[in-house]
Parts: sequence; structure tokens; C-alpha cells
Amino acid sequence: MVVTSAVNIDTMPRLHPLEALRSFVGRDSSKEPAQGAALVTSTNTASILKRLPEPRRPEQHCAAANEPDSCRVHFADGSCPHPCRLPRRGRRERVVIDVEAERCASEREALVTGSAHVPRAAMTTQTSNGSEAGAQFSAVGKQRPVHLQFQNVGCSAGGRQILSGISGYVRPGEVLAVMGPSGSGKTSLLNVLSGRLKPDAGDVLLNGELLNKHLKRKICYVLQEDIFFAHLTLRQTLMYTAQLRLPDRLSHAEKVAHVDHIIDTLDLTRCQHTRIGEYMKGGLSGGEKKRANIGCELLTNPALMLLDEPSTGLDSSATYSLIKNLKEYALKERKTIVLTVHQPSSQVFYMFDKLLLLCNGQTAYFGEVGNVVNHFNSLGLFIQPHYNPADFVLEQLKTTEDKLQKILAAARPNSKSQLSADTPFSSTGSLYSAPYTGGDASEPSEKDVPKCKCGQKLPWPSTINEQEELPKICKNCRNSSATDLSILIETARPGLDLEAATDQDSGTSTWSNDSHSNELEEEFFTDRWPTSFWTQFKVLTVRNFREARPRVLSRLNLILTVALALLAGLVWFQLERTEESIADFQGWIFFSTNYWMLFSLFGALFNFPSQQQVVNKERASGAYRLSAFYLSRVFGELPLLMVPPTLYFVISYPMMAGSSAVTFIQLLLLLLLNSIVAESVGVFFGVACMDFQVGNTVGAIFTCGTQLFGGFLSTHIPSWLGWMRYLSMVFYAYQNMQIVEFTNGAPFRTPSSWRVWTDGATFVPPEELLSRRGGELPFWANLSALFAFMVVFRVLGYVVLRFFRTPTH
Ligand SMILES: Nc1ncnc2c1ncn2[C@@H]1O[C@H](COP(=O)(O)OP(=O)(O)OP(=O)(O)O)[C@@H](O)[C@H]1O
Repeated sequence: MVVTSAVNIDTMPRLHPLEALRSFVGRDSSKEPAQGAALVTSTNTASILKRLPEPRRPEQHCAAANEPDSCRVHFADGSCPHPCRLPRRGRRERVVIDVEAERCASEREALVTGSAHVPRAAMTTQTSNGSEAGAQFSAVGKQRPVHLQFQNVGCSAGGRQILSGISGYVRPGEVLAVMGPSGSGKTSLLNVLSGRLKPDAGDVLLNGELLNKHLKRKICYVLQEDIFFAHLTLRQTLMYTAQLRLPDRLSHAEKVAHVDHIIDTLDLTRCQHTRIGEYMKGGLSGGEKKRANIGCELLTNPALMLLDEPSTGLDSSATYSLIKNLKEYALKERKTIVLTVHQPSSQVFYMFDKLLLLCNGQTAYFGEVGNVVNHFNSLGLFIQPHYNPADFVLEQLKTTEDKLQKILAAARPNSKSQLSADTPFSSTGSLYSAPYTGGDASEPSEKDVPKCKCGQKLPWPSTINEQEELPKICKNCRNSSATDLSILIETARPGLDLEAATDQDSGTSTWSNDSHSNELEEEFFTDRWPTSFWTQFKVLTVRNFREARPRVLSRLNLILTVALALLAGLVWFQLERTEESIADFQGWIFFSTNYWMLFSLFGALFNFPSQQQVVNKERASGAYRLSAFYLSRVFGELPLLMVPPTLYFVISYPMMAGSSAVTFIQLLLLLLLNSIVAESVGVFFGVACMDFQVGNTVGAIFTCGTQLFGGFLSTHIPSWLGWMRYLSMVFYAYQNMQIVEFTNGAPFRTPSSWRVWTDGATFVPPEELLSRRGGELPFWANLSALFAFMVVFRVLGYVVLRFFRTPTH
């Protein structure tokens, strides 16, 4: 054995050990077996072993040892490792990955041998069914499948009860469809399940644990509206999302691979370089946008997906392919999916596993999709042959009040007819998951007998009534709650494939308390943010720049700027520097400062709300810190915002007057500062006034006041109103530009005899020029006031966003 190199695999957490080997021996595994070996160290050997391709259980490795392409594990003494001999977790162990070696250096080193020429299939069999997709998703973050239960959920809004007594459950691999007439509470229920709306009553449980801040991060919520930046392409959108929401420990290449996989999975390859687009402007189709929306959420490999009307705006074939994709995804990845849907075709309808039918915020049916027609038949409501069952059940909710009451009564937990529809409710409305088979629960086989985490066998109820009397606390460990017990029973329920419920990644039961699997999961979910502040700032800055570029530097904006610059240049063309033209110089300065104040302020005021929609969506899903976004916006957009005023200035100022380079640059910088300050004010108004009309009105009042008190239009403001000028940012910018122009620029000739210069001409002294404008503040004071404006409004904007615009949906 030749050890060619050594690497701590903890620095490459998602790299397969054999991939690590390949990277060190420098061979392309797909062509020929690599020669050599890599010494791979890790603080957690078990994590490496778990990342080995199947078969990876020691006894299975024995069987596979003779197969040339399989991976084999041996210990130092050459014996086949028995489970009890596997290195214990948490100890610093070394794993040697070798091509042909037979032994290890010490007993605490596991020797993982095997040809580096591992078939691709073997490299990707890390998830439930060995799909490549699974490996891709597991690279993002390992997640336990989620069993969702909600019990007696009640909720009110605007003084009205919008949900009451809603219960249901979904297992991993299942899709629950929530249906009901418009306004029946579907979206509200999803909001409750996602934790965005606090219920007044009832509980939402994930794997038996009450929904909390930590668990919320396992949930992805695909909103009904497809909210994106219109100028970015689909691929850019997914890539930025991946960079923001996938942990820093994944390399860029891994994130790219993951995005590629999502694009492939959702069949978006053809349109990946198409702009998202917006109303009346070309871009992705409705179905592509919807899939892009789902793709952004899938990137984080969520255990539980909530989708609000994913089929809205899609034709029937697009809906079919979308739901089929979701169903396959749920099955393959053991994901739990809840979605709301309006009038699915019967083909789509029967793809769902469970159906929750809502009417006026109450349950009209909960159970298997396949049972719903029988359930309605049992109530004397019969479906016509060849009639779409989804249409049929929805129509039943719109019939007479009597019929509706009958349906709602039958759906109540203590209703016999609903129980026979395989609904896991007790008469008290609490959930348990033992199957109901004609009144008595089936006796479980020995292996399926429910057990507490401590190993204590739990009584299997023989009747529904007994199930209600399940022990609240396990006698042995006195820890488990009744909820835990119901989940254990669910796990052990006859008919539920325990193997399938096993987390294939860890080789442990889904519900078992495998500390290592939890460790990995914790690693992914305990951090408040998936990426560091610096990563968020970097990615958001680039994204803001890309997003703003087509908007700020649009052809129309550039035409407008050049046209305006030429007009201003022509109006004030080649002004003579005489006393008579002083007012013209002041006019140009005032016009320029005002125009760019208005341009920047209203630009920010109009654009920020649409930007805010995306930011709200991303903040609600915990993608990044608000501070990172806010700061990145400054650095991402400001360079672009500088371009139009600069373009205007370099055209119009030389047309008006010629000055030294220093004066030229000083005036330009002052004009830019004026624009930046105005942009800060615009952002604040955009944030503070959620209503567009209100924002527009407030902005108009502010800018008109700013102009009136700016110092040019009126120099005889009543003394009791004089203080108002200090609230006008234009006042400071206007003053400073005059100071620079009149002090640093060439002097202004005058026929009067103020000052005689060397050539015999007389000039107006600069002090006289400045005193005429009625200003009294020095240059530094004006500059400080402008900076103060900028800082105060930026901080105010942040405060409003942080404390008054907390995203809920
Ligand atoms: N914040 C709120 N204040 C007052 N009423 C609300 C609020 N949110 C929801 N509602 C009301 O609750 C009911 C359920 O709303 P929800 O949006 O959940 O219905 P839905 O079934 O999703 O409807 P649709 O299918 O039309 O989207 C509606 O009657 C709605 O008017």
C-alpha cells in the first residue's frame, strides 16, 4: 500500500471517502481503477463509514468482499469488522482508504478498502431507494423524515373564526391534498402548519414534537404567488438561493451540482437561462415559474413541504406533471407533502394519498383519497359514473345547508362513518395512528410491538376505546409523552413497512434516537442562519447589482439622462462668467441638484416595495440576516445609481461652463452625494409607507417642501418659517455646489468697481456672490448635514424593516 497523501475529511464533509481517494491519486474513476491510497482522518469515523456506498453494514461488506467493484471494510487484524468492533463515535479515529491494501496500522483504524473504480450507481446509493437524487439531497443536509400531525387546530382573524377543530396527519412519503371552496381556510391552515400563523387552539406536531422555531426550519412553504426578481434568469435565481440557503461548508462546485440536479429534476433545463420576466414582458411560462418557485424551496432539502395552490395557472398536463414530480419526490426522498389544490383532474386527484376537505373552516372529510367517494356514498350522496370525484366532493359542499351539516357532522372525530374512513381520531379528537380495521385494531406482530425509546414494550390497544387510554408516561423511563407513544404505535403499525420507515442514510429507525444522525441534522438546523454574514453580504451584493443593473441602466433611463443633459447644456450653453449670468449658474445648480434628488428618491420609493416582496419571502424562510441584505443593497446598487448623474454631469456641465479639473470633480462628487442622500430618504419612505399611493403622496410633499426651501426659488422666506430650510437636503447640496463654483471656479466680471484685477477688469468678489444666496453655513457644515441625512434615513429604514415590517407570510 502506498499512502500518497492525507486529508482530514471533516473539511470535505460531503465528499465520499472514495472520491477523496480519487482526488488524491488523480485518476478518473470512470475509466480505470486508481492506484495508491489516501490517509483520511476524521473526528468522527462513523460519519465516514456512513457515507460509504452500499452495502455498508459490516456483515454486508463480508458478502461483498469478493466483488471487485465493491467496497470492503477490514480492521487492523484483518478480521471482518463486526458491529461491536466498529470505531465508536466521537473518538478521534483514522480511516485509511486504500485501493488494494489488506490491513491497518492500528486497531483503532478502520481500513476501508476497495477499488476506486466504483460504479456510479454505487456512489449514489445513499438514500431510500438508491436514487442519484437522494445522494444529491443528502449532500445538502441529512434530515429525518417528518411525520406531521395537527390536532383540533382553531384559528381566528379579523374577529372571525376561520378554522376550527381541524385535525389530520401525514406520514413521510405521503401527499396530503387540502381542498375546499374558496375562503374555506386552506391557506390559513397552511399558514398554521408552517408556523407563520399562531393557532388559537390545537397543536401542530412534527415527529411528536410541538412545532417550534427550530422545527420550523425543516419546513418549506411554497407560496401561491411566484415572487422573484424579474431580471434574473432561472439559473441565476436558483444559484443565488443555493448560495444563500445551503451551508457554507458545501463547496461552490457542490452547490452548482445541486442546482443542476434540481433543474434536471424539475425538467427546467431548456429554460434555465431564460429571464424570470414579469407582466407584459417575456420570461418563464406560468408552469416554469411555478416549478422554479418549488425548486428554490427544494434546494434546502426540506423534510416537510407545504405548497399553496401549486397548480394555479397551470394547464391540466402541466398540473399532472407537477403533481407527479412531487409525488415521486415524496416517495423517493421520504418527504412529507401538504398542498392545497382547486379542482384537480381525477388522474391528479388519485395521485394524492390523503384528502382533507374543508368547508367554512371546518373539516368535511379527512382520510384516504380512495375512501372519499365511499364515505359520501355512506351519507347517501352518490357520484355519477365517470364523474370527476374531486368535482363531486366539492359540489357536495355547495348544496343545501342540511346536507352540509350532515357532511360536517359525519366528519367529526366521534362519527362512526368518519372512523370507518380510516381516520385516526379518538372520540376526544386526539390523534392516534393505529389502523382502524372494522372496530378493533389488529394485533401487531412481535417485531411491530410498539416500544418506547427506552426499549420498554408498550401495550397494544385491542379496541379504539383502549387506544384512548394509552399510558401518558412510559413506566420505565417516565419520559415519553402520550404523543410519543402514539407515534411509536404509528411506527409499529401493522402494514407500515418498517424497513421503508428506516432512515436509509443512517441505517437506523426513523424514530430511534440515533445520536449521530441527530448530530448531522443538528449541525444543519441549529445554526440560526445557513450561511455566515460575510457570505450573505457577498452573495446579496452581487445579486442586488445584477438585479438593479437592467433597471437602473435601462435604455430608457440612459436616453432620458442624455436628453436631459443635452437640454440643460443647451439652455445654459457656454454662459459667460459675468455678474448678469450668476442667476443662470445658480439655476443650473439648483435644477441639477433637484432633478437628481427627485430621480433617486422616487426611484428608490417605487422600486423598494417590489424588492421587499422577495426579501420578505426570503426572510420568512430564514435565508439571511436583514442587516446583510440592507448593507448589500447599499454596496450593490449605489455604484449603478452613480452612473446616470455622472453621465448627466459630464455632458451638461462642460456645455455650460469650463472649469478646472478640481472644480469639475468636486461638483460631480457633490451631485453624487446629493443623489445618495435622496436615495436613502426614498428607501425610508418606501419601507415606511407600505401603500404605494401613500408613499407617493408623502414623497411628493417632502420633495416639494425640499425644493421650496432649497434657497433658490425664494430668498425671502418669512422668518418664522426660516428654520424649515434646514430640513431641506437640497438646501445643503445647493449651497455647497455654489461655494465650489463661485470660490474655485473662474471669477465673475462686473462693470462696477468691486475689485480690480491685473488686466484692469473688475470682478465680483466670491464672498459677495455667496452672501447673495442668503446662505450662512460653511462648506463643512453643509457636508456634515448631508451625511447626517444619509445616516439618519438609512438607520430609520433599517429600524422600520427590522421592527415594523417583520415578514409573516
Ligand atoms: N387576516 C385576515 N383577516 C380577516 N379575515 C381573514 C384573514 N385571513 C383570512 N381571512 C378569512 O379567512 C377565510 C379563509 O381564508 P383563506 O385564505 O385561508 O381561504 P382559502 O381557502 O385559501 O381561499 P382561496 O381558495 O380563495 O385561496 C376567508 O374568508 C378570509 O376572508
